[in-house]
Amino acid sequence: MGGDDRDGASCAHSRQTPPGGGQGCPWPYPQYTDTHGGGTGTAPAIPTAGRHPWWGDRVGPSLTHRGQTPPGGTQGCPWPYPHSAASTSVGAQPGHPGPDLQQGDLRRAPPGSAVHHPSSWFPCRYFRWWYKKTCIEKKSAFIDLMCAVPLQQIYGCPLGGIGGGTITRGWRGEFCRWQLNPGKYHYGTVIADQFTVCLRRKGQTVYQQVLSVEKPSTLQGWNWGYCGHYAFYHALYPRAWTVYELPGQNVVLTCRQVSPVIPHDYKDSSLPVAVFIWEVENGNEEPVEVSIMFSMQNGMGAKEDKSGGHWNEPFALQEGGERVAGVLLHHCTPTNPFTLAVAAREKAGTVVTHLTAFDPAGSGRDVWQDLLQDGKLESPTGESRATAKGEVTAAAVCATCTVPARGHQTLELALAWDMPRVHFGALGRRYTRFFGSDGDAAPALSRYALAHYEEWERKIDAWQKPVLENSQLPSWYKSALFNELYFMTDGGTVWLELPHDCLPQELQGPGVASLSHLLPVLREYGRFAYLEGQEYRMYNTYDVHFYASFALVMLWPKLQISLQYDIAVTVINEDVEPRQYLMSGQTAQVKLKNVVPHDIGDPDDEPWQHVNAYLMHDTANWKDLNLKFVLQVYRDYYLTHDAPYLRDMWPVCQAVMESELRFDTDNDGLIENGGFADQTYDAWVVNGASAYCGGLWLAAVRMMCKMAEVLGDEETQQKYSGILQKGKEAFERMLWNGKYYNYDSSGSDTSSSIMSDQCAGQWFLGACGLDQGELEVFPKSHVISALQTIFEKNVMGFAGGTMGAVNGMRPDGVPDTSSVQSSEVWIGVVYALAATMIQEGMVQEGFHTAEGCYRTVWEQLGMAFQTPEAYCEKKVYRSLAYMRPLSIWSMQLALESRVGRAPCAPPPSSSPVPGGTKQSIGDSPGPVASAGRQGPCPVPPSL
Ligand SMILES: C[C@H](CCC(=O)O)[C@H]1CC[C@H]2[C@@H]3[C@H](O)C[C@@H]4C[C@H](O[C@@H]5O[C@H](CO)[C@@H](O)[C@H](O)[C@H]5O)CC[C@]4(C)[C@H]3CC[C@]12C
Repeated sequence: MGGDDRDGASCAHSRQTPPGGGQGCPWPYPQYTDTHGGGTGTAPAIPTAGRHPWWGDRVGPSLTHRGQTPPGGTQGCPWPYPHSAASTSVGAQPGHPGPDLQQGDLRRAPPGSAVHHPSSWFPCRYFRWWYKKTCIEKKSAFIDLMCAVPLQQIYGCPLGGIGGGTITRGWRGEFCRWQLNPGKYHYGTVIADQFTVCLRRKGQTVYQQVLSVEKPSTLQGWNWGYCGHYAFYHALYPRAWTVYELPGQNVVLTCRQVSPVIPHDYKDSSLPVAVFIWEVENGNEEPVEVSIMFSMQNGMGAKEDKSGGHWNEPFALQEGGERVAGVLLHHCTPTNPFTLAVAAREKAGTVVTHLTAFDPAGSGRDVWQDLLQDGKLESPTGESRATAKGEVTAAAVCATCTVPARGHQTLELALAWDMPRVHFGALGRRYTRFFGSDGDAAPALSRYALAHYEEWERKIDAWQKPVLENSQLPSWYKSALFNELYFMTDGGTVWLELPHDCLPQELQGPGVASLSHLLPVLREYGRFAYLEGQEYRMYNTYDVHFYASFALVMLWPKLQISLQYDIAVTVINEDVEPRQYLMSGQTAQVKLKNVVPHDIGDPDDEPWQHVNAYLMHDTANWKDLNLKFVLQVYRDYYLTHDAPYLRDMWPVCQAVMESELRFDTDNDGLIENGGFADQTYDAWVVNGASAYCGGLWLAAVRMMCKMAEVLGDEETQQKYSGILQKGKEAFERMLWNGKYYNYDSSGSDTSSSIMSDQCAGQWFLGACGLDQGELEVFPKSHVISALQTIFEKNVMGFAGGTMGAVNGMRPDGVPDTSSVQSSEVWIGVVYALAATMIQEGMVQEGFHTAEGCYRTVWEQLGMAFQTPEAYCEKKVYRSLAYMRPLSIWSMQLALESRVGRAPCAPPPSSSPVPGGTKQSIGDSPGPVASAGRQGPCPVPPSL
């Protein structure tokens, strides 16, 4: 496998080659159906070069289409042009009718779902619950099956750091997905949020254009309808580039959008800011004066924008030799008020002007004329009046400079938002630790961002470069690896600061004293939560986080440790409130002691206080959650070497394993599933011993032995060694069929299905170096044979081998349709499977498997920056913008470990050393340096 693209339509391109190579529609949105951002009410108008009505250019020469010449693709182009960005022409046209996709798959009755099946009452129970929640309590449902988020194939890189809220821009530049209120999304393009360019020569305005292809019904005095074929978008999270040629002007603009998302950085990564660096290249023999105007509505386009009382004011801030100026937009809602700051850096040769307020619902003529007149804005002093009810307001900031003949200049603008407190808990956001929580931080945030973005970019470069420059890695993988990270910020993410005076009992609840480092960790690194998915509004859904956690532990390990402490607290606590579960109809308490919860709560409620927002099943009886805690504890320790963490987690691991032992009903050392969907595949019934949960169990037991050994707890080590021996034998006897592990041992019609996730336990063992020699839990030959079978059947035998691995396949090569989920492909599971293949030396197969998912989601379905949980072979997908695909980082870990493994000594043995001393807990348990983490990226062998 080489680093080249498989086809011309993929994402890699040289500086000189435009993405898509100029033929038809550039990658990656060739098949979209609805390209409109929503909120403006008009159909998308995507101009093509040939028929684009150039009504906008009042003063410039007529349009000459220069085809697909690389925008700004000149030598010496000052901005980094990523080789593996997700890229597209802003004017991309549908190549053919887009996929007629539908959300969910709920119309199909699962075979065998007889009237007597308890879950056949699910729709009634769900509807009753939904009605009460939404119509009586007037709240929103944590999963709204009545009202799915409509698919819009418009998204690009989100703005903002981790946990301070995000604003997603579309690939055509629109500001269109808003998550300022933590965990709650508002989808809608705000039409006033634009960049506008004004060019002046010899004191005359020669060109003024909104850099948007829209033609909205508001702000009609503005010059809309920029021809999208002159712009190219590239995204390589946390940065994105748009290159605009200005037709007839011989001027090229590149807007580089940078958000502070920096591995191992726990300060700047928390900032709710983004910087827009405008590189201007003047190809003319005479100087040109260039202005970039950044206009922004006060609000996010939601109904609150009209609630009245919002106001704007100009500001300037000078500090440390840096001066920034702009406008603050105070959004004064009763809950979660915030201030937006639109700002620009003032430096020698750059003039910053502003307009404090204008009506974004009007024609906008005044603003337009103001800029047109002299390329600057009027800059009135004083604050605006507060808006009346029903009124909206907006502001604009303009940066102007002169670019010499054949020269280059840079204009730097920023957007910051300051919502220090959130609607749950009494906690402030993480960034308030550095910028205060009085709600007046927006100027300082803007200044800081404009003063530090160069340093951020250096760090982002240093982190990404080893992967990007590894010629053995395919381009799609580079794009997938970094771009899937969008979910780290845009997963409804919240990162909170603990009050200084927080007492242990406030966090731990009654009777907990064992977590000695809980407070220090949470005080130092804060509290982190992200949603299961933008449509599945539960924080830190733990069975899914198991997959995604690789990204967190590799890039922000302290956040993973903090999250684990929060889970540990909930394990020890209980919530005795009874409630009815929607699938079974049975009533049980919300949270049992000594079990891992499904999630940490709903952002619309009191997360951390009220856990288990999920009320589909009583997850106290799920088989995977407890095991996933133990597996993550050791994996985290192996990767971070955090000994106090291991010590603190050890009693919690013991408690959850004790709980889990009740599921070994026949005392054969192996747990049994309960005949309902009692694990992450929550609509796929499993009965008796199973490959998935049984495999996770054995891996967790193995890790218990290892941890006991490291901690010198001989009694526990012996106990779990005994269980492991018995359990291994039972697992092989009950599930191994000579080629792979059967789905379950129930003997049902689908017991012999081939589950793509059957090696999940091995995946974690391999990631922690516990899969070798005498440490081996699953016989190597069996693991290889199972992976080969999955590759042959679930990958190559499904959709021609081009869509990843179907969750369940019958041995005769037909997908298992016994449940809705068995016939789905889960992208996050596929990346995990690919990582397992890589760990086992099946590198080609692993990359082929993962590539199918990437290309399906990012290229075929146009679901960039909203990777769903699942899709089916034809036309159906489920749960947009989902947590699990972050598991792609386990592929990276697998690659790094493969390289590390050969030359490196195996992790230090923890067997008693001569003289009787055990390995110290502080000893190095695993590899430290890695590209995903800190060191240089090693070249994976034999790709
Ligand atoms: C009740 C239906 C029929 C079941 C039967 O007769 O056996 C259920 C069939 C399909 C179900 C829905 C579907 O599976 C998607 C949703 C899953 C969601 O749970 C989260 O999703 C993850 C899996 O994708 C899981 O790992 C995570 O832990 C969960 O939080 C719950 C709602 C679903 C809409 C689900 C609802 C029941 C079915 C309609």
